Amino acid sequence: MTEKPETWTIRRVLDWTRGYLADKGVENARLETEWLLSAALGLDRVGLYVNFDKPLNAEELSAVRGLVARRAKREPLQYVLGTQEFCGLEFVVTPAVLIPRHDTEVLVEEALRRAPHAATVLDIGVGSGCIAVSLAKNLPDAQVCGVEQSAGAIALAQQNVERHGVRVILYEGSLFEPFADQRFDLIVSNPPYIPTADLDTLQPEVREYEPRAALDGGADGLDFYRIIVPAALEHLSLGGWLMVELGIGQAESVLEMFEKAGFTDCFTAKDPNGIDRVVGGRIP
Ligand SMILES: C[S@@+](CC[C@H](N)C(=O)[O-])C[C@H]1O[C@@H](n2cnc3c(N)ncnc32)[C@H](O)[C@@H]1O
Repeated sequence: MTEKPETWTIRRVLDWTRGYLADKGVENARLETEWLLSAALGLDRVGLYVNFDKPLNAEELSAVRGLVARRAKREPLQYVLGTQEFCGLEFVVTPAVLIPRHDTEVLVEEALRRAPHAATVLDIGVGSGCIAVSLAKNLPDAQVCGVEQSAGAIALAQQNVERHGVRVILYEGSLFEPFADQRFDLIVSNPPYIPTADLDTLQPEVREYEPRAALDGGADGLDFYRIIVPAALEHLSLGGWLMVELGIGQAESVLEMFEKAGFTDCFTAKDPNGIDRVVGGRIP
């Protein structure tokens, strides 16, 4: 009698994958397993549950294996799935760009709250385009520009601009370099702000997959603020706002830079975890 080959049902694949990813150090292995299987099989999560006992064919198993193998190497889930939600919009992401973080939504919220009539907006370090696109969606009459030094990021940001049907003009270049005589009502930036020595201590998903140029903020993490804060004075309209995202423990130093440069109405704003995440100020 020949033995029947083992059948891989959805339930069995879920159980096995959850254990495998947990062994590889993936947090939330259960939830992530469900997302990976959903993506590989083209089902939503309810679809997985109602098909628990369905056996997978060779093609389906191979699709699941491909995604699970990538995640097991600690490639971020968002790169494996190809998208990340930000401000209620879905952004395409690849290793060319930093994965948009929900903490960055505070920067968008503060910008829209404090500068709701901004007609000209600049996003420095546009990455996936998540900030620029979210602002353009909410300020449909504004002219929104984004600058980015990575050609790969610019190409992806352009894809996200088109995906969301907004008008954002993208410039490849460094910081204010493409904007010699231009002034804006609102300048925002989520610059790289991790101190160089901390980069090697980050979790593998960040350390090994996200672009270093999106993370490295120099010895104390503050290099970009030292350039952007004083330079913004030459690129803001009267009454214009500069708002920047920052890392844990950086608010005091960055606020001091704003005050020293002569900004008024300076403020800090916290993320949902109570961490000072944004500093801003305006030209008197
Ligand atoms: C922390 S990421 C932010 C990306 C995106 N804005 C977001 O919030 O998800 C910083 C971005 O700044 C870009 N960048 C680094 N140095 C730059 C420079 N000198 N000029 C323009 N962009 C720069 C990086 O390539 C990266 O895309």
